[in-house]
Amino acid sequence: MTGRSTRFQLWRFLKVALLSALLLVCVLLVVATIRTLTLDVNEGLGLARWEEKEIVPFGISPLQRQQLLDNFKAAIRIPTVSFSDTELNYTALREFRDFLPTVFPTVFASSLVKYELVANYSHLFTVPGSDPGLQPYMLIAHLDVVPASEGDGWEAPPFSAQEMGGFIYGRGTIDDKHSLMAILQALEYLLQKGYRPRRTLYIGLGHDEEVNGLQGAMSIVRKLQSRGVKLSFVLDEGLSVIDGVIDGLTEPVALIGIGEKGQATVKLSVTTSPGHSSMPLRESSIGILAAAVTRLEQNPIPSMFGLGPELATFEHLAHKFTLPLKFFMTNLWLFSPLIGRVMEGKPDSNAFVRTTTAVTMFNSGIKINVIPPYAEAFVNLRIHSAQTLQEVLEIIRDIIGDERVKLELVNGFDPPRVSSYDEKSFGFQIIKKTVLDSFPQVTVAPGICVGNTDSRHYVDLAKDTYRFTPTWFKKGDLRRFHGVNERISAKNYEDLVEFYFRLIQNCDIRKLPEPHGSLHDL
Ligand SMILES: CCCCCCCC/C=C\CCCCCCCC(=O)NCC(=O)O
Ligand SMILES: [Zn+2]
Ligand SMILES: [Zn+2]
Repeated sequence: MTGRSTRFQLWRFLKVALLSALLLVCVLLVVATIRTLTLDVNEGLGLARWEEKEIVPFGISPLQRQQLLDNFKAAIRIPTVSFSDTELNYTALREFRDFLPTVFPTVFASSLVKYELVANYSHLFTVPGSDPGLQPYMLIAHLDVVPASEGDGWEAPPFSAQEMGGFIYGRGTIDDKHSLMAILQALEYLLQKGYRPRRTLYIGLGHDEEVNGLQGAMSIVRKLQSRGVKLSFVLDEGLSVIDGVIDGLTEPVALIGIGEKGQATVKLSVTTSPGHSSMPLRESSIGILAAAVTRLEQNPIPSMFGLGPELATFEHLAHKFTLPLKFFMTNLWLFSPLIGRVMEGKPDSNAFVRTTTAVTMFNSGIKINVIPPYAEAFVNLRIHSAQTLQEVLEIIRDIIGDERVKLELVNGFDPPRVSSYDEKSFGFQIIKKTVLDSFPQVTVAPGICVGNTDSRHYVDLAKDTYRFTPTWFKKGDLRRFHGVNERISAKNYEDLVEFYFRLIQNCDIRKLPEPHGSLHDL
């Protein structure tokens, strides 16, 4: 073959390859554009025919409205702080125990409600349904809070429940006394109005969630297990309504947590020989450990975006994004690597993409002129749903890559099982319906809770566990979680009471409507 004909063949091959690539890009773009115009996974049960059921209207008087807020503020003023699993404010926990019957007299006096004190400070309520054939469900919340001190920059003292500009300020207003008080307030009103549930309802209020729920939630779970209770679903705190928080989403969305991340706390330590600071070795325990910690910070655990349920969040929200984001979000099959990279850019969204690594404590040194014989650091990791605790431990061992650094697992657990969110999923659809009954303007989507909740202790007791309160967050509000100026608007708290008032009634629907078929996929 001559050089000229080889060049000709090569040129022909390049032309065919180029044209094929161009054709492929055109086809991908056409498919992507059609999907952008048609995909809406949120249709479906909204269009279906729900079982006819009489609903007791919420209707409360101005006096009751005032009382509901007063009850909530009184709860915030009791400083039920958990400092560590051995250091809880027991005086406040006792005060809270005595306080509940004073504000919910009907709940505590009702012959319908069985009340039990669990592990001294946690509370379990059983409201038997009139139809024992319906599988029970459970609402849970916690009454302990993380520490707060006014000196950190609070605009009002953290245990004052001061109302300013329509907001009630205080530790526990969004985590988690709002849902605890709203659940009981809703039950109080329903009982006052003579409502008797069809489906058995359990309410569990833990006293040590902020330090892992080992006494409160776990004791409640053991009690129910010993009675052979099997739940349809559990609803706990977790995700919420976010409005203007995600770039490109102009409408509010309600994210219902279908799972949560796993967690590991790892202690790193380095031991060297002590000595006089005038004759130092080339490396100290502090230096070795600091280098290890720096390596962990500079080498984040690889992104797992698209391998866990976070993909479902965007599939449900895609059609609500403004262009051009809508185009990318509707076509995650093509653009998920790109979206993943963008999400890594901000701490709030990075938490959804990967197992996060936070160095939270570092201790070393004895005296200014003594070579430190020992240095230790604690690393708190929140594990992505598609990874396991064991995998994460191996990854960080590799990243540190220094045998002088000892790794010890202080505690940890795998990400709990992800709950169902399809059209046959009773809990998810009832929560979704109640959200839409209460806030018709929101879009509902499943999501992963980046923090941990008591609900993970319930996974063997319940078919599904969900994490959601209808707390309304605007841009910047997420920082108030465990942060300064935690607050909720008085209106939002009233909405919460009404939400649980509706939810308890919606749970009495016997069965879901037939699926309508929501996925208009191509
Ligand atoms: C795709 C980006 C979306 C960002 C939207 C995030 C919406 C998040 C709403 C609430 C998140 C906060 C969850 C916190 C639950 C806290 C429970 C807790 O404190 N547990 C203790 C612990 O985890 O240590
Ligand atoms: Zn909480
Ligand atoms: Zn918390």
